[in-house]
Amino acid sequence: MSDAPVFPEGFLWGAATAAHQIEGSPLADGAGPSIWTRFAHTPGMMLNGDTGDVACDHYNRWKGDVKLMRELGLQAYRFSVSWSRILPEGKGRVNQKGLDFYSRLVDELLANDIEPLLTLYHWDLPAALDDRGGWLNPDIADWFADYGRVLYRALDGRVKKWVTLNEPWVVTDGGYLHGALAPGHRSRFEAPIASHHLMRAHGAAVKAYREIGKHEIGLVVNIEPKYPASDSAEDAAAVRRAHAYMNEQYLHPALLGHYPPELKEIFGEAWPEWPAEDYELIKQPLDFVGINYYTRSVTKAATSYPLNTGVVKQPLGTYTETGWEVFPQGLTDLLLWFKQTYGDLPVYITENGAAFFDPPAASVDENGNRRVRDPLRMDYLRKHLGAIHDAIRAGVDIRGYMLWSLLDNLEWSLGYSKRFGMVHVNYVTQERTPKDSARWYSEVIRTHGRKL
Ligand SMILES: N#[N+]C[C@@H]1[C@@H](O)[C@H](O)[C@@H](O)[C@@H]2O[C@H]12
Repeated sequence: MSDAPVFPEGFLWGAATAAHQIEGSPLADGAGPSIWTRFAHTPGMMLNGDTGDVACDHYNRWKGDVKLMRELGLQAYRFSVSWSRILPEGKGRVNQKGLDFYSRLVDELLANDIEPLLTLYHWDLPAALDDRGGWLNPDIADWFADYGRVLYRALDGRVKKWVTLNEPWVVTDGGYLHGALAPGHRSRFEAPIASHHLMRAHGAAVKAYREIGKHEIGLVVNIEPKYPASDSAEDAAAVRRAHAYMNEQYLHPALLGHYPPELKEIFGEAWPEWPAEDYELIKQPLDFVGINYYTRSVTKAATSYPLNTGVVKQPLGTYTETGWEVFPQGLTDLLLWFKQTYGDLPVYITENGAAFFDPPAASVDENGNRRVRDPLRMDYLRKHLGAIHDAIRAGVDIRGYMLWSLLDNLEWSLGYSKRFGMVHVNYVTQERTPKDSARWYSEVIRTHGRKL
């Protein structure tokens, strides 16, 4: 019997992107600014002063990009909608041209047998709502649900897999606690409030979907296994704090209806007591959870704000351009933890990938086609698909894999310095060149994972 991996029938092979990272033209056709439009034009916030003003120019090149997805054999495409293209003021008036862009994109995907997975929120909050407090204003749950309703009514049926939020942990840790991401706040009092309001908004959007939609909706989280640096009690406690803060802070309320107790320990006086009805709103039944996996953390007790933990670099480890250790076993461990903790809810790997230095697309192959050799990325992807297969064999209900990312793109405040794409983008000419990893992934899809 072949020992080639066997992925479940119907396992969905795709790739992922996000609006602000690839579209460009942030203010075209009546769109309103987002917090990332503002953040990128605030001096000093973005590496090299990069902005999302052009990005991959996907707003104009979307048809060619769908053609490229078809050529690569993608079965699904996870993308996000820019809230302020749809509602330029964040609420109220609908910008039909913005809605038309996404409607055309969805139709083109379907015409090419590619299933759309739509993320409502991938970090680009309308600036007009930030002016009203943004994720610090409790009213945002209603604003977000109303935004979802506009899209549900316009696209549900053509879109059958919806995601409310992408990585709420990054939104709050980066945007409200440490300030490295938009809107650039640095407050241990704001972070828990933003977190909670994100989850209330998630619950309200799911509830709204159940009134309008007829298909599936879920939540996407970035989670990362924490391993103790030693067998000391201090490191074990540090792991407990880090795990609760990153891995349980959103999944617990969404799936279990309460926060892990460590959060009050971590935030102390800055941790509010929330009313019981909030937890009822947040804990709406989901059809799936999306897990974004990149790396692990070997964790120790340390003096840090606010976790008092530190990450121990592994001397024999392999690291990506973003300084993340390549550790595929962590994905298997994490998926087994998810099943053990939350049960048999279906899971999609909604992001997995790596930034490595890719040589410029200067070389050509024997047929004269431009070629980008990216062996490290291929090795990363192959090993992580193997780790997913191990989890599937151990009984985890994994329904699909969305490679991050389809295209090299704007890596938020790191600008264009990190390339995650399986397709190289020349940001001057906007030429797309499938890397070796894209060619390899096409074969993986064609053989349904048997040829890893
Ligand atoms: N960094 N990094 C790559 C990738 C980022 O580009 C995505 O927007 C996020 O959803 C998630 O953080 C992962």
